[in-house]
Amino acid sequence: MGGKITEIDTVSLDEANKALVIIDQTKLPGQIQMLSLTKAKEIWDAIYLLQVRGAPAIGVAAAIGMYVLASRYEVDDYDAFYAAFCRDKEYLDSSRPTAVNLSWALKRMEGVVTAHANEDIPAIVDALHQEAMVIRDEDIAVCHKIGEYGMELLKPGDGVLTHCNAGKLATVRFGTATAPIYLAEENDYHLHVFCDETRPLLQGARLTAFELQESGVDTTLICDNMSAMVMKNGWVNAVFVGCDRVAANGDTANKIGTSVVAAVAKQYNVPVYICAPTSTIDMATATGDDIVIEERKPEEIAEMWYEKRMAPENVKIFNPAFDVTDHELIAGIVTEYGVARTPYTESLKAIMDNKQKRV
Ligand SMILES: CSC[C@@H](O)[C@@H](O)C(=O)COP(=O)(O)O
Repeated sequence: MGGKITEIDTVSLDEANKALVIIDQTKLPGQIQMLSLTKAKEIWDAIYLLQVRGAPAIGVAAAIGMYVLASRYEVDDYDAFYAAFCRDKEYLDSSRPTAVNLSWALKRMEGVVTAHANEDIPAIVDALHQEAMVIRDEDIAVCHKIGEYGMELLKPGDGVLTHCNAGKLATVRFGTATAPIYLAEENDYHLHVFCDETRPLLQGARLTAFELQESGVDTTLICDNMSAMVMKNGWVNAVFVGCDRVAANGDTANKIGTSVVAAVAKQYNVPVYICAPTSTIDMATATGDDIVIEERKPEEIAEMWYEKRMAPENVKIFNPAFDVTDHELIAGIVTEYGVARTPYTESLKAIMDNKQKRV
């Protein structure tokens, strides 16, 4: 399939065929290929293999995926429906541990099933369809709001550095860390964005540089070990990154290497902003020490990108997919309800309490 990535939703529902549709992100930037998924194993694999990735996109994919699966259950009674639902929910939840949006979306979908327990199966399936679409639409609206609050932290002509991909490919449409950039560009800010390539899976090079360049943003790709140099040169006014889970004290898990960027940014007095939909804030996790960090296959480091192995056979390899940035290194957490500032224990609680009141 051709076309522009910025014109296609990263995650969507094919209503006619009741299928979860995603852009296969492992094929980017070379090929824009859509996948149509209807089976639990296909959806699990798509999340695990990063065909769909980025915390918010994973959440939306899981919500639509659960509707797609539930619409195919061949059962007549509620107990059998609920048992099948719980089995698939647990299965999808096991695909990736760090991004809280996965379990958040799955819990929301389960809440719909239990709330409609007295209704017939088609009515429950309808309610699941509705909730999945609400979760998708919320993602679009929330990212736009993050863009509005984030843009206020930028000035025309600023240099911005980002790590991994918290762009439109990590959400349905605008991205989190890229939403302020896209909005600023609409307002003629003429920013300059540095994208860390983001080893080992190169989300910064393959995805962020691709989508920003396609959108006409002035973009420069750098290797991960170059961020200190561009900051020391004074080319970066702010770091904007996404997140996979924010603990109650503001400690933030994001793609491996984010904490290195934050430590370097402190050295050069560059503010680090975490763009976080409230669906990524986990008040049940007290600090970053309590966040489970996904460890992935050694082959991603040793074998993924060249025909031949890039490391000695049998060398020990450590491949954590995320790291935790200490809240002390974070200048602000940009949510759809405004920017939380230190002390985060108080500001995040106020934002989450306020959200609860609005529901
Ligand atoms: C808005 S997406 C935020 C994060 O999910 C993103 O920065 C990131 O770390 C993604 O990691 P990935 O392993 O590619 O899913």
